[in-house]
Amino acid sequence: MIPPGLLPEGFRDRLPPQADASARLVRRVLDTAALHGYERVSPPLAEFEAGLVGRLKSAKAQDLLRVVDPLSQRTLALRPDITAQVGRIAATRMAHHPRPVRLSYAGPVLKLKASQLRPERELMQVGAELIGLDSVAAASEIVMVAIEALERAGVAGITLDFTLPDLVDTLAGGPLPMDPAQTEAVKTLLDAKDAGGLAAKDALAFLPLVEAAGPFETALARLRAFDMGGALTSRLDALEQIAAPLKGRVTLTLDPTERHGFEYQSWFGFSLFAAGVSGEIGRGGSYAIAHEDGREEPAIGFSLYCDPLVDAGIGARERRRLFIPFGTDPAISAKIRADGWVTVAALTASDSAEAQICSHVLRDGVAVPV
Ligand SMILES: N[C@@H](Cc1c[nH]c[nH+]1)C(=O)O
Repeated sequence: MIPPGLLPEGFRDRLPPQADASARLVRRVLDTAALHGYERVSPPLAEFEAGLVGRLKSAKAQDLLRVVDPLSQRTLALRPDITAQVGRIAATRMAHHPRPVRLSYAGPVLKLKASQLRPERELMQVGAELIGLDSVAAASEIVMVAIEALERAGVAGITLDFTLPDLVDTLAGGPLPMDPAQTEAVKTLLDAKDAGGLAAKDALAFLPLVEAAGPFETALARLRAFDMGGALTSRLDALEQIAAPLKGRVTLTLDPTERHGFEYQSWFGFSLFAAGVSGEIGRGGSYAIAHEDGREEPAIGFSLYCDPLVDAGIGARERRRLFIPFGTDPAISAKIRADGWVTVAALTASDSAEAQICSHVLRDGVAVPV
């Protein structure tokens, strides 16, 4: 028998004050995106599996949590990522909308498996997508909105790690030709930063990519030196332009072969980290949305994950609660709430400020610290 109160592995309750902290973080991110013209969409928690897979070009069939819907007799999947749903909306109901379209979203997403770094399978995701463009200007805006949103949410010590998700494919299709099987093998070895493996696979030409990872300026210089045929020049120029306005504001790094978590992103990708917070707090990049007629539309966006931030104590607010003694005239507490106080009314004579975790008590019409 399952013990009462036990939740499935990877699921948890958020209690006060963390549930509020999470909501506050979501609100700040959405408000920041709104200031830049991003309007909210709210897709459902589950949809037809086929609709979730394959909307984003080159997205692999993800590990999805599935249920069979007794009504439609079809397999539904619980969304692992809202970006694909925003892509569906942009390609269908908002297909006629002039481009670029700016959309924001927030809600829980579910993963089939937890990662080693994050044991949770349900995460609060909040983000923004710009559909119709994946230019340097679009990338700069998306990166800026993500950073501004984190700053407004109270996140300090931000690190932005750039990556080039389709780097190996670009090189394999140009200066370092390889067949598809070897390309996949090299990607896996690069993911593991396995120099010995690269040597064994006769792919030592890719080793400089592993060594290039590090602080942005040095990494970029190393990549420019590596870029013999000029196959990467436009991408490296683009990274430099996107990074320029961020210097001094956030720590910039570049890991050209980082592909973990970048299943569908194309030429541009980035991960976000914050001082004192374990693991990634967000990710973003460029991608293509598949339309019904086979057309592919460029897009770019970011998603932030609130849970690691909440766990690190970000978004928490000082608990200021005013205890209203039993029998106080409700008009008095109404007035004091209008002044911005949180009031907690005693409903029995035996209730106390301590029991209600109040920071203040109302005495003779004034708030007195307990
Ligand atoms: N949704 C992606 C990040 C992303 C948003 N837009 C483009 N990429 C993720 O959570 O990994």
